[in-house]
Amino acid sequence: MIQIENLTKRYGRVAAVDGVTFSVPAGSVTGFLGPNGAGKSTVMRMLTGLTPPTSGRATVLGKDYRDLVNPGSRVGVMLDASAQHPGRTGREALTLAALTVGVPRTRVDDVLRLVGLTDDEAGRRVRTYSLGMRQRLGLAGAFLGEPEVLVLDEPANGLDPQGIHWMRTLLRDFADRGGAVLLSSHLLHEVQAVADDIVVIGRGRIVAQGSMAELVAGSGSRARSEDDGALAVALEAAGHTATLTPDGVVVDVEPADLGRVALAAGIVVTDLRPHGSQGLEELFLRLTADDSREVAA
Ligand SMILES: Nc1ncnc2c1ncn2[C@@H]1O[C@H](COP(=O)(O)OP(=O)(O)OP(=O)(O)O)[C@@H](O)[C@H]1O
Repeated sequence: MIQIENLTKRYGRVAAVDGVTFSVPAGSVTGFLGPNGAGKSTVMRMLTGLTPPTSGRATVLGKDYRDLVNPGSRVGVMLDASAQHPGRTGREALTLAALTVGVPRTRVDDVLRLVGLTDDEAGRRVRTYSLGMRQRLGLAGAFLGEPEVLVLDEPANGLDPQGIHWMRTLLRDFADRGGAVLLSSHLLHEVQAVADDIVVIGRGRIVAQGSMAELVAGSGSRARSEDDGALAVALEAAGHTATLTPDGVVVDVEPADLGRVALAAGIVVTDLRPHGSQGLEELFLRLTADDSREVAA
């Protein structure tokens, strides 16, 4: 659904984006991560035809974004939520967009409901909106044309915790129905919760890409149970190396395998989780350590 091939953007002598290649297939959410200034927005701007690449190509649904017929009905884009006209009401902004994209006006009410903006809020001028309300309006605009692809730059920025949870469900549901989502975010826990794949860039170059499961996978599990001693014995008897710790039994197999052994032994497990897995945050900090502004500090 999205193909980025050897994409490069130079500003003078600086390569803001340098030979970036990745794709986003149907039915998946790809988290696009990188420190400030890494080049995420520049890639998204090139993908949506707002900035011409110096070299390489970015296509959506097999075409350059600019060559799509009525792109608003196929690709939902939110790059800068503050880019709305401040003097218009939220409803006016969406109604104009509905006319441009060619969807019925009733769609405006549908998307307002979808993003949780009330009638009263929709009737207010955008200049009076909070950051989170602008973000919701931007998302409403992205969903307006019932697109197949979503390109969202920092969509969770400014959303309250309920809003973040809601957005995660919305994007997951969109992808599960066959859509493709490219999502940049600095909220790593959110990305970890929703993304199937991740692409990490630092100083314009890709430093890691792959499935979330592969990149943050763990090799073992930890469990607490009503009888940790008996659980350790059962795991050893099943041929695994189990260690009894104050935090439970640690073993070098996947949680599901540990659960099966406990089930077979009739031991009630009260807590079961991956052990030794690096979280996305740890991975991100390690991969982008050289690019971090905090290194000197
Ligand atoms: N129009 C421009 N002219 C010159 N340099 C630019 C321009 N647009 C972006 N850059 C530079 O390109 C680099 C990448 O910027 P970009 O906005 O893509 O980063 P980002 O990963 O989206 O960062 P953030 O997380 O802070 O949003 C930065 O060094 C930025 O200063």
